[in-house]
Amino acid sequence: MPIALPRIAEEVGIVLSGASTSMAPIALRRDRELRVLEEDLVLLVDPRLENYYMLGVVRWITRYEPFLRRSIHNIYVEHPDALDTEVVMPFSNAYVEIYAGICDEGPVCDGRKGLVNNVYAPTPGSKVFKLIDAEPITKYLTVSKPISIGVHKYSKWRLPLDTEWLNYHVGVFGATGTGKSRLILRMMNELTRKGYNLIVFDHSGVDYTPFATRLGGTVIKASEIRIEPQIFASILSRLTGVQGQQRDAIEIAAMCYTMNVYKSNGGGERYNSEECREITGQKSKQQGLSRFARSSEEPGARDEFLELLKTVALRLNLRSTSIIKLRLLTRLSVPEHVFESLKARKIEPLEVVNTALRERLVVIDMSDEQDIEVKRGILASIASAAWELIAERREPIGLGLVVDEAQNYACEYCGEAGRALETIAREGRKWKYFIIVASQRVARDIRPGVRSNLGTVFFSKLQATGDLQELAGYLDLGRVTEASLAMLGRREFYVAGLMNPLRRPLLIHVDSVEEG
Ligand SMILES: Nc1ncnc2c1ncn2[C@@H]1O[C@H](COP(=O)(O)OP(=O)(O)OP(=O)(O)O)[C@@H](O)[C@H]1O
Repeated sequence: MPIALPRIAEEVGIVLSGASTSMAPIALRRDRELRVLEEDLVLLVDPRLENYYMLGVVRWITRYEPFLRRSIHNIYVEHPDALDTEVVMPFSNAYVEIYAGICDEGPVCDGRKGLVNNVYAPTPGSKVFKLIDAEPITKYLTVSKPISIGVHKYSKWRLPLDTEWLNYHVGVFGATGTGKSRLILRMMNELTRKGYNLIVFDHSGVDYTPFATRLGGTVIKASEIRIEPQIFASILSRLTGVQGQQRDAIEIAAMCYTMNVYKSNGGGERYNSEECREITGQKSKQQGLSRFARSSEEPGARDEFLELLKTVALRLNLRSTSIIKLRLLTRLSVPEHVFESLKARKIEPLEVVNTALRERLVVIDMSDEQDIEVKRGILASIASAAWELIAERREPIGLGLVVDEAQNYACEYCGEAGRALETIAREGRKWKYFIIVASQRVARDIRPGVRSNLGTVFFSKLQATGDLQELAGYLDLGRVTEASLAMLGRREFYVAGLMNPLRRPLLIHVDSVEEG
């Protein structure tokens, strides 16, 4: 049955000469030209293609006038009041970027129905209809487990997003205040309702934690989560910046120290290590290491570590002056609380993952964690615990890590966290293990291994020039330009990539997500 055009659209113009399968120049009707805006959704109806429509988006509206030409000076420039408005004959042309063909059981589609790649260039003279209510288009789409987070800005079409493609990861980019966090909150709500499990890393504790209860989520304080010993070791070597044997000493001491602290505060056998006993000696086992379990009121966790470091460094035959330097460096570059806080960490990363799988949503409040390296360590520990679970189960887990302020975690120099996110971005899809990252900038904030693996991107006004070109390197951004972005307001995002069934950027207005 043909689309009931008069009910859902209004005729606004015709296709001009020079149209191709992807782009059609159009002329707008004088009486409707002000009603047509860039980003409007339109249907092109070619009389030669029965029950076939071309769906597209209006771009580059240009106003013309035959007399007031750009290259010719005229007297009205000096005397604009003398210009008789009756004499002026403005008209408007535009382009329609054709996104898809809509088959409605017509002969050109062999009776099939649905959205197809458009292979026809519209015949000049074809009518152009602006969609006022694009909802009927939905029935031509094939979308599995659809979610929706907003409507097309002008036609109010509730664009269904295909969650099957979530496993190819999502990026949300926009300058500060554009509404990235609210967009993600809206998506979180939809995804958890569709059965996906999410762990959200709330960098500042204000963007997601206040909404967690409403979304049926559990909040866990980052300061209670254990950092994997090997990740803690990497944190210390990054903080001290040492290399070679000195780095070995720091890392061995850090791993053994962490394991002993965890063993004494309920971690159990998992943190028993023959190797640590060997390198630190029997004496340390009996006297030294047991001291690391002292209650958190007692000061001196760093001193305990420094003592252990000395023992390890001696075993590695470091010179006494090198050992002094190493200890001094550690004292000066690693704050006391980094060691002290280990004692309060009683929640295993695996427990966090299991809670998310059981309860759908866990928000990790990172605000009480002072050190960025430690925050990164927590993310990396949780990311690796999920891999452990995958290795054990050998089946998809349907888990997403949501990382806002991703410049702190997914950047080139973000250490273990950056590497962990990149591994998920590269290899997570077959295990339904995905990431949703948000940041103000693309190229500077997100390492290439992560950003080039984002299957779907929401983007608004961008902070850095060049980021649009960067995105265009991985995604089909059609003819969206920096000028298109400049017109966007708060809550307005283009959605491009795999989750968008049109696979071409469409401008959506994100649903309202209010506090309280
Ligand atoms: N979908 C929405 N519903 C209701 N209010 C919104 C929505 N999106 C944005 N806002 C308003 O805009 C403000 C900024 O939104 P948000 O914090 O999501 O922006 P952001 O892009 O994450 O900013 P930043 O990068 O600074 O964290 C919100 O405090 C809220 O008032």
